[in-house]
Amino acid sequence: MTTNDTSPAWPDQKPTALLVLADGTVLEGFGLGAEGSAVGEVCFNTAMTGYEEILTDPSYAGQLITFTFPHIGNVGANDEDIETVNMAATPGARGAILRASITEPSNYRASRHLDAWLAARGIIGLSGIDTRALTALIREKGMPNAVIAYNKNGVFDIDALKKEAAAWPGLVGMDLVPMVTSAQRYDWDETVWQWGKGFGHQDKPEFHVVAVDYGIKRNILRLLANEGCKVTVVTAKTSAEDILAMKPDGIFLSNGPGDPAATGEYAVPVLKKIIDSGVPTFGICLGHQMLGLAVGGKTMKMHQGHHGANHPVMDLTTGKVEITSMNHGFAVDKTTLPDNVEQTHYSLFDNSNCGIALKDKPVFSVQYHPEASPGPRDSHYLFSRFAELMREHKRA
Ligand SMILES: NC(=O)CC[C@H](N)C(=O)O
Repeated sequence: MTTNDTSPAWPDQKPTALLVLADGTVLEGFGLGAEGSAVGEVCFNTAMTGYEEILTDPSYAGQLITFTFPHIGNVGANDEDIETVNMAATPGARGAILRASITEPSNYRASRHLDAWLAARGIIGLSGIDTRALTALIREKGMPNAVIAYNKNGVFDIDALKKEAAAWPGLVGMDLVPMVTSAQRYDWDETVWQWGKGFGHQDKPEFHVVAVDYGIKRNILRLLANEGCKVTVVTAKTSAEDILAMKPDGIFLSNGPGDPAATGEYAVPVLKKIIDSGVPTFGICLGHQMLGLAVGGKTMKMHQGHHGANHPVMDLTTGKVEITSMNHGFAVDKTTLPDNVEQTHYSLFDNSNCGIALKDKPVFSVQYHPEASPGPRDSHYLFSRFAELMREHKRA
């Protein structure tokens, strides 16, 4: 295998890694990163940049990511683009499935080869896969459960791997938030990265926001800090009473992994009280889905999900289209939303729900990732909308 090889496994090269699908299909390639095996749901991500942010987004816990962009790893990895806050927890994705093997990193910010970076984070990589065929399969049949396995000597018990893939129960009904939420409360004041300056700090906060951590990303916290927030991040199972006792100007509900309906079992009763309190509240992705459940709506599993950085969304409040970053395999079923909730955003790819707002409370949420990281910045305005709601609420 040469470093710029873009072909799937050659017949004369022994595969050192496998992807074994629950239906028994075995895809062979070359191992990268950590040796071992991991089980999860295979999804495809179409973003052309930002593999490090994608791989460290805690919302991907329980998933193996196929990158449709063929050259992953070319710009190496660094310590600044990690999105996971809780480093002690199992990081986001469990596996990375690539077309080409990784070239030597070529970027001034690179501090590590992606191969070594994956190994250090315990993520199993597999290159040499026909990712177009795998993506076509996902589009046709939906996201399969699978085991990714890497052994330097190419020794595998394929029957055992097939059994493990088939036995994994899948993401439906799975609450993965306890795996990724922070172990304790902490404060955040770091602002976004700027060219030549790095990260900054919010020294004169206008608002105090309590963020419920279901698997939060760093760039969400940074954008909140940029809007004038001092953020207190609390663990996923914090009670409404404890949150409201902090007298926050606003409450933020984060993204996160797994099935919203499963997490909703403990989150929904908390969110109902938060909604009733009248404190301005903003939710992203899993936070959006749980808000949907808390107002009486339902969530459903999607066929292939939305994972990428080019998803067009209509903002019905302005009539503008924004290009968004997305990562979700579940969605709020808009037909189940009650009359006091309006749909504010929808996907121009498949009309699925992408945003809601309560008509009688300062509460809103979006299904996509306005913080990007990676992706376009079209949706940063939502953080300003949240700040404006808090400003109005404070004035009143
Ligand atoms: N990014 C997220 O918060 C993902 C939410 C949820 N786990 C889903 O897959 O739909």
